[in-house]
Amino acid sequence: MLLSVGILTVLIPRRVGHLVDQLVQGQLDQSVILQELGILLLMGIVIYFLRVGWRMQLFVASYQLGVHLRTELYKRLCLQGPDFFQQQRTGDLMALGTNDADAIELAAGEAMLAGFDGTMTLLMVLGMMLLGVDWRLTLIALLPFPFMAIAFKKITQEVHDASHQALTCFSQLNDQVQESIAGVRTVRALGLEARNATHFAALAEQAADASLRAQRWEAAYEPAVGLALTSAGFLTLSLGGYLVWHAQMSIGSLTSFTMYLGQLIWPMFAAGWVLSIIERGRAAWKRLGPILSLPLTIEDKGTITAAPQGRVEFDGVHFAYSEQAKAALQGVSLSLQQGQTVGLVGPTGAGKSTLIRLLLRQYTAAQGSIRWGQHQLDKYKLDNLRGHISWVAQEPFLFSASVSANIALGKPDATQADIEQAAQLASVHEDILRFPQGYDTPVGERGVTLSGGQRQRVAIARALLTNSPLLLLDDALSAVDTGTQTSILQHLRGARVGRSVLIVSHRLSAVADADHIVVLRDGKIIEQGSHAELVEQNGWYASQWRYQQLEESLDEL
Ligand SMILES: Nc1ncnc2c1ncn2[C@@H]1O[C@H](COP(=O)(O)OP(=O)(O)OP(=O)(O)O)[C@@H](O)[C@H]1O
Repeated sequence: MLLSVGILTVLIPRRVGHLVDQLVQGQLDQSVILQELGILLLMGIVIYFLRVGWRMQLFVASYQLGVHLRTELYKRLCLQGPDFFQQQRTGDLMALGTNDADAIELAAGEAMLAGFDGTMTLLMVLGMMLLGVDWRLTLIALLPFPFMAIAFKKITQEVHDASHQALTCFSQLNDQVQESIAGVRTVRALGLEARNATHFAALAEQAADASLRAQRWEAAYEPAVGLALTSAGFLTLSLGGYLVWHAQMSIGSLTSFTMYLGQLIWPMFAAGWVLSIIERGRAAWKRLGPILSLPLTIEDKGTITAAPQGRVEFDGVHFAYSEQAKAALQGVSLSLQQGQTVGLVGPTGAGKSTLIRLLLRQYTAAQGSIRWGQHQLDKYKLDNLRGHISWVAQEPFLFSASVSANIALGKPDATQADIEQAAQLASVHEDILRFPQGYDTPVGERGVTLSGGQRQRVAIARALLTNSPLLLLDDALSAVDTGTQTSILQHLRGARVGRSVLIVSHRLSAVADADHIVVLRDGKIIEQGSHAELVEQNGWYASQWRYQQLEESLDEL
């Protein structure tokens, strides 16, 4: 289609030139003129339809590219581990999927379209001018264009830099909005609205300045093209007039030539526009490309798809979050027999959550091994491993859906009876029945309409519903009162058939009934044994136990 458009476009001036020459020589009668005009009109109509058809094809492809890029980015983000998200900002990642992907899509659609069209027209028109009309006139007419090319080079570089800056500023703006909205309660509580608004205004100003700078440079394309074309027109008419005057060229040829020069207007203007869109696209790709090719923080090289079962064993595990950071775990060895409940306690920052993160393979231990049954953790396929662990985080995340949907997240085919049974085990059933729409009540974004304790219990119900062989509770009962905690733990004991449970808790009463208790401090195990043994040892556990018992009895007064 592109080729046909190009050929038809350059044929028109040539036909018109012949027509003019025959007219000047008085060789045409009215019927031939009408026939020629009909042919020209037909050529124009064919060009129109070919252009439309070609546009449609290219736009479909560019939209497909946009979908592909967004999907790839989304998939990549889903596979990356916490390390990745610690280094990236949410607003920035969101901007990549919206603004940057749009810029690339535009470069692949509009810019490709106009770029191919313009280049093809330019080459064909130049070929016709050189070979079909007059090479001397062509060379003279082309004299201003090298200057235009030099101007284009400078403008293009500036547009690229300004576009990159504009995209980065937009990302920062996005990030500020995202963070302010997520933390709106804190912002309000601390009376930071005015300060945040000023900061936002400054960022918005910066983004506008960068966009404006890109626009200003883009605007410079037009005068450069205009100047080159006007100069070319002046040179053509001067030399062409001279040649016609000296009978070295026909009026028809000069007419064709000036029509060809007119046909250069579109490719020249398109060049400026295309270059600016391509530079925006390139700047966006420079930001998005590296994120798509960044290696996954956790490689999924495991092949075992059979359900993991048996004892979970940590052996001499060392781990630090970074080379500079102090080790969060130092030579930790512990084992969790199948069906056993192990309590993990210790002061804040001792490494309890880190141990759970290693078990979930969010991070990999630097030294030592972690096995589940016969195999090291990394031998299991990642989704198989995680699919067999139920984890309730310190701060559970609820999605903006109904209570039912949140509980059934890990088991979408669960029946209402299953959901309610899990909610009863998590001691949240009664609370849910009091909600305006019961189990169908929407919980709001991140579960904002629920209390901290209700959120935790919904998350526990979600974990219990999947019936995984390993349950990890990472301080998951911290926001419920001691009475509710006791009843949840009792339900857990009743419902536990062959399921291993690891309970991390600051409240020692949550682990007092565990089969084994491990005390971590500064990444090392300092005490372990049953509750009675630890109380007997009179170490950290015993003193904490006495302190918490005293606190509870004071609370009851
Ligand atoms: N993502 C992280 N990046 C860097 N350091 C971290 C990260 N998460 C935790 N740490 C550090 O690792 C150490 C152990 O943290 P961890 O969260 O495992 O402690 P914890 O025993 O679970 O504490 P808490 O009882 O307060 O939840 C701490 O010194 C903490 O500052």
